Amino acid sequence: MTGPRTLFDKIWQAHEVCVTPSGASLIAIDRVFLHERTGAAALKSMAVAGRLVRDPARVFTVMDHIVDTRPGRGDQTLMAGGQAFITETREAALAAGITLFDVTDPDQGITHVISPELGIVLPGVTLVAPDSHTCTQGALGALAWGIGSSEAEHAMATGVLRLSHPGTMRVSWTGVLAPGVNAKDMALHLIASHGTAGGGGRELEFAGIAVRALDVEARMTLCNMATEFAAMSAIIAPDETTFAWLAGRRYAPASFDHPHWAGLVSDDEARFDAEIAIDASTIAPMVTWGTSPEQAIAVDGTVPQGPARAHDYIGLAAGQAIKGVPIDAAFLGSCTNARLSDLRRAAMLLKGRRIAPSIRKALVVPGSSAVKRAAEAEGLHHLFEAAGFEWRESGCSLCFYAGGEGFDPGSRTISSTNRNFEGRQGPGIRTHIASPETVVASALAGAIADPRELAE
Ligand SMILES: CC(C)[C@H](C(=O)O)[C@@H](O)C(=O)O
Ligand code: SF4
Repeated sequence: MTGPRTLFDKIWQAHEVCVTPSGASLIAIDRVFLHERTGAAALKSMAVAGRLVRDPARVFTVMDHIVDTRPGRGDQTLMAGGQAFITETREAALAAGITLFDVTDPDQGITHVISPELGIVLPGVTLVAPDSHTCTQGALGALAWGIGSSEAEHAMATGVLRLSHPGTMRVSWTGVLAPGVNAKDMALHLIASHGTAGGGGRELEFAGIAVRALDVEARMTLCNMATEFAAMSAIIAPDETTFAWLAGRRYAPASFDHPHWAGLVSDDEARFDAEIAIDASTIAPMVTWGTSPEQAIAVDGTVPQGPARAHDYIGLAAGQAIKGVPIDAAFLGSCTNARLSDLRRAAMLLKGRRIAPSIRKALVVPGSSAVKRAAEAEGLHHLFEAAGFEWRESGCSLCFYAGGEGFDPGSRTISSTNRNFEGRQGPGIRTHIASPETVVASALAGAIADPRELAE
C-alpha cells in the first residue's frame, strides 16, 4: 500500500509477514499477556500438545481475575475451586519459562494496568491477550487487542496470528471537556450515541484536541471501552505526553528520540473506512440506567424508554430522574478507572466527608500493587478509609463476579467499571457504570449524584 496511511496500517504493514491465499494476513506478535482466568488453559493445552513457547521473553502472565483482594490475601479465594486457577497458572508459567507476576509480587496488578506501567506495551508494537479489554493498551500507540485462548496458544507457539484487515474508523473529538467531565464520560457518551455495535469490528483511532489534552491514564480509560463498542481495538497516536509517561519504565527503551516513534501517526490525507466527530464540550457526566453500556444518559437526565427486560432488571421506569436513585454499594476499581490519577481525583472529592450510612459496601481496589503503594505514599488510603471505603489489594475484584466475593443480594451499585450486564457484579446485582467522580459523589449522597455539585 502506498500513499497516505493510517497509523493502524503503518503498524499492520510493519508486522505483516505474508498475505495468505485466502487474503488474510499473518501478523507478527511482539508480546503476549496472560492472566490466571484464561491463560492457564492456553499454557496447559500447549504443554499437553508438546508445543513450546517460541520466545518466552515476549510472554508475561499475572494473577488478577480470581485472586482475592482482601488484605492479607494468599492463594485462597472465596470462589470454590478458584485457587486452582492460581496454582495451575503458576506451575504452567514456571514450566514455560515466561515472566510471572505472582500474587505477592510487587508488580502484580490488573493485566491492562501493569503492562503499560512496566513499559511492556510500547508505541508501535503488537500485543495480544486472551482478555477483551486489551484494547486499553492502544492508548500508548500500540496495536493491542483481545483474543481467545486458542489464538493465544497459536501466538505463543508461532509468534504470528492470522487476521483479516478489520477496517478503520476515526473518532475525532473537538472542544474542551467541561469541569467534572472526563474520559469515562467520553467513552459512555460515544457508546450511548452510536450503540454497542457502533464500532463494527473495526480498529478505532481516537484523535482530536480533546484526546490530545488527555493524560495517558485518561487515554487508557477511553480506549478501555472500545470492546464495549464492538471495535477490534482502539489506538491513539503516541506523542510527547506518551513518551514522557513511558520514560524510565522497566521494559521501555532508554530513549524515544528516534524517527520510528515520531512516524507513528496517521498521515494527513489518510482515509478511514468510517468517521465519527464529537464535540467534547457538549458532554455531561454520564451514568448507565440499564443493563448495557449503551444505556447511558447524562447524570441530570431522565431514564428513556428501553427494553422491558432492562427496566425490570434494573428496577427503574422511563421518565424517572436518574439522579437521586438510592444506591447500596460503591465500587472504585477495574482496568477502566483504578490508576493513580483516578484514585487521586476521587480521594480529593472525599476529603473531610463520609459516605452515606445507607451504603452497605464501598470498596477501593487499586489497579495494581504499584498504584496501591503510590497512593499510600500520598496518604490517599487514609482519605478513603476516613470516608468509609475499604482499601483493598489490587485485582479485578468485584468488577467481575469471579473471585467469589459479592455484594449483598439485590444491591444497586455505582461502579467505575465498564460492564453492567445482568449479574456482572453478582446474581441480581444492579450496576450503574460511571466515572470515579460520580462513584464517590454518589457514595457520599447514598444515591446517584452529580459530581459537579460536589466540587468546591
Ligand atoms: C475473564 C476475561 C476473559 C474477561 C474478558 O475477556 O474481558 C474479563 O476480563 C471481563 O472483563 O469480562
Ligand atoms: S478489571 Fe474487569 S474489565 Fe478489566 S480485565 Fe478485570 S474483569 Fe475484565
